[in-house]
Amino acid sequence: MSSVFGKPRAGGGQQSAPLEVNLAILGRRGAGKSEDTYSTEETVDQQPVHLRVMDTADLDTPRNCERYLNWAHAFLVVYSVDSRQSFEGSSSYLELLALHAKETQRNYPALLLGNKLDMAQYSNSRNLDGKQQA
Ligand SMILES: Nc1nc2c(ncn2[C@@H]2O[C@H](COP(=O)(O)OP(=O)(O)OP(=O)(O)O)[C@@H](O)[C@H]2O)c(=O)[nH]1
Repeated sequence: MSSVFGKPRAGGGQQSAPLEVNLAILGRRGAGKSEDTYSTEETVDQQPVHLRVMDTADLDTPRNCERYLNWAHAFLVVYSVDSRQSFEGSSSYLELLALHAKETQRNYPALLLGNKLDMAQYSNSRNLDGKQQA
């Protein structure tokens, strides 16, 4: 038995069928989580991987989390670099993932990603709705 992202998969040695990897994208609304591709075939370390992506639709805080916590093998927490509100909102997702790891006794890969790099010059100055902060 070998494993990918901490969850066991059947078989070992040469793999012909792709690994199945589920990735949940978390973060406050407006961070830029949505992507056009939700399922893709990739090759990682000469191993075919079938990657499924779930774009979660929480508003400002984690909600109804069980559906993605139980589904995902890995997590991407996204914030928008031009919004302090968005960055600070990431902490509730990171805390949720830390709690999940503690409860399940597993360490799932989790990455904090700053999006909208093209907006970095406006850092700290906007709310997620695009309005200037006081
Ligand atoms: N400038 C800039 N805008 C971006 C970028 N990525 C996404 N956006 C814009 O940010 C806005 C929000 O993007 P979404 O992908 O809808 O954000 P979301 O986090 O999925 O938000 P919800 O769907 O409300 O959960 C949209 O207008 C996007 O076009 C980026 O890299 N740069």
